[in-house]
Amino acid sequence: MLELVDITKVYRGGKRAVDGMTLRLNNGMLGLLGPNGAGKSSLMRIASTVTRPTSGRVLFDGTDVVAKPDVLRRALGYLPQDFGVYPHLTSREFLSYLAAAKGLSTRSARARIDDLLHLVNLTEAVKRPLGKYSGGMLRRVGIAQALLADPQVIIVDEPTAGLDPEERVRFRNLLSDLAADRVVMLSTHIVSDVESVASDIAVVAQGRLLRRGSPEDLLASVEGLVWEVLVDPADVPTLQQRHLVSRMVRTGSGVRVRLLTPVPPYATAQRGTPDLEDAYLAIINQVVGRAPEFAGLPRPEGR
Ligand SMILES: Nc1ncnc2c1ncn2[C@@H]1O[C@H](COP(=O)(O)OP(=O)(O)OP(=O)(O)O)[C@@H](O)[C@H]1O
Repeated sequence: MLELVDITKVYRGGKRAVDGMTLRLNNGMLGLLGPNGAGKSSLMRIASTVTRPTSGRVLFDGTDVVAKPDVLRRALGYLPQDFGVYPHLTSREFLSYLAAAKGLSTRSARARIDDLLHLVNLTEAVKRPLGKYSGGMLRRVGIAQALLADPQVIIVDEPTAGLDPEERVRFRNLLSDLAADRVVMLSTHIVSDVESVASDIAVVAQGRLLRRGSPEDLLASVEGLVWEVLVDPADVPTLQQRHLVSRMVRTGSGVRVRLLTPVPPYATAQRGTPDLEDAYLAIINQVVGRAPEFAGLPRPEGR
């Protein structure tokens, strides 16, 4: 089990990127969902022992890995957001180099690299230098390197950035398979990245954990709050000022606006069926209250 206990990270200059977050992870996938600047990368760097927290504890199977990072590093596959490669190496050369750095024997590394290149669908591109790979292909190399040592804990930071929709789906399915018997932590600001694969979602904003639960739990939190109204385009700015607008579609007869509000603004408003995007927006904008376990924490600024 990986435990992040009351983690705070204050950078030099005073930026409080993570503010007292506690997350306990067992096998399965946790989707860490939050807007840019929420502190996801900071938390993942701390969970990966790349950065030390200002305060708080990181425990892996009970061992304090801030004090003894190697205990986790041996079991960890980490894909950072800003993963870099050597452009002149081929994917096989690059992975061989990383395998050697991780202390894998040449023979076992060779077989493992072949399997991984197949798994991430790069077998046909192995002879090309990485400098000629697309963004999506490089992301897949990043995944392969994270899996080199058959890790028990996989931490991937915004892994679908730069992937096309088909690659996104393939990648989500791959992580979902891996999560069957491993701890997988995936960060993203894209709801659909976690919607279909994470049974456990932590919504974070401004360094704080706002809510954690299954997709069903998050959906239940906005039950009764989603309304749709058809309005004149001229009324849209007022609606946006008064309510949280989840989305808008221009139609021939006006603008269909989806709102997150306890009280519908017009008698003609119709109830909408909540989706996870609604729940996410309502939670980060605090239209819905925090779950009881998070009550008492200060509200994010701005609303
Ligand atoms: N090394 C650093 N020094 C100072 N401030 C930092 C540093 N790294 C991150 N920050 C700041 O901490 C806050 C949280 O950043 P972080 O990258 O952890 O968030 P994030 O949720 O991963 O967002 P993004 O997806 O944009 O990376 C931001 O305001 C960011 O500018």
